[in-house]
Amino acid sequence: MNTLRALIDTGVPLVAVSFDDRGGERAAEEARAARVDVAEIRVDRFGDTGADHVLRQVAAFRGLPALATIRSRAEGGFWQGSEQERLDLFRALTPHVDAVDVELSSRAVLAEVLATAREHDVLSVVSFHDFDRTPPLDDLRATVRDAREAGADLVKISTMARSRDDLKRLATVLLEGDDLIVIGMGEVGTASRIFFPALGSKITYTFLGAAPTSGQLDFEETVRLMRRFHPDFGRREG
Ligand SMILES: O=C1C[C@@](O)(C(=O)O)C[C@@H](O)[C@@H]1O
Repeated sequence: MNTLRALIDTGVPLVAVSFDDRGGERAAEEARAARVDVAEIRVDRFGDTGADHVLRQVAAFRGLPALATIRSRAEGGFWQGSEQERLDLFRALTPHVDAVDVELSSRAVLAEVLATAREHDVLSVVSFHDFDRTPPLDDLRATVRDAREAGADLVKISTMARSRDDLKRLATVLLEGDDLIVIGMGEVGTASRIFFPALGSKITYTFLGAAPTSGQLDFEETVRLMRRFHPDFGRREG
């Protein structure tokens, strides 16, 4: 059984930490010592995206559930190669991770990435990001529907929250569905990183050391607040 799927099925929200390839074995060791729930491997942030190098980095995180992300530039990532190269990398990586994250907008590769994930019992996260704004509710609903129709195990919505109304729209989509990860980015969105898990959002993203993306709290503070506000999370930690 896929480790990450089993963890998600417990219903307790998980804390993910994102990594590039700068820390190598040392970062992986730190992640294991800190007992992070999920290591998000941001392959698009790697200095070297050759398959051998990428697989070595993934192997360093053995023992931790790994989520591989190769974020497109269209959705705020740093991937420089072609879509065919991205697909080839997803195919090489998928057998070695617990989950993959691919954008709904990556239509040229989406179906193949999801088929490869299914073939290897790997969880699929189909994501949508908007770094400028939070779209209207009906657009968010359509995104969730389209991602489900594409075959997502989990649908992730991460948008810039600039007002209470933005947060309310994000909370509304979250309450309407299951198997969602919903994040409000930016200063106004920070509260969502702790409180949306209470409404069912499956994973919250954080960082160890490296600079955060918009509005993230660091790992230690996230864990402290998760223990404070999510009794199950605290109990699971022993
Ligand atoms: O999409 C997400 C969410 C995120 O952008 C955040 O704001 O927490 C961090 C990314 O690493 C991850 O892939």
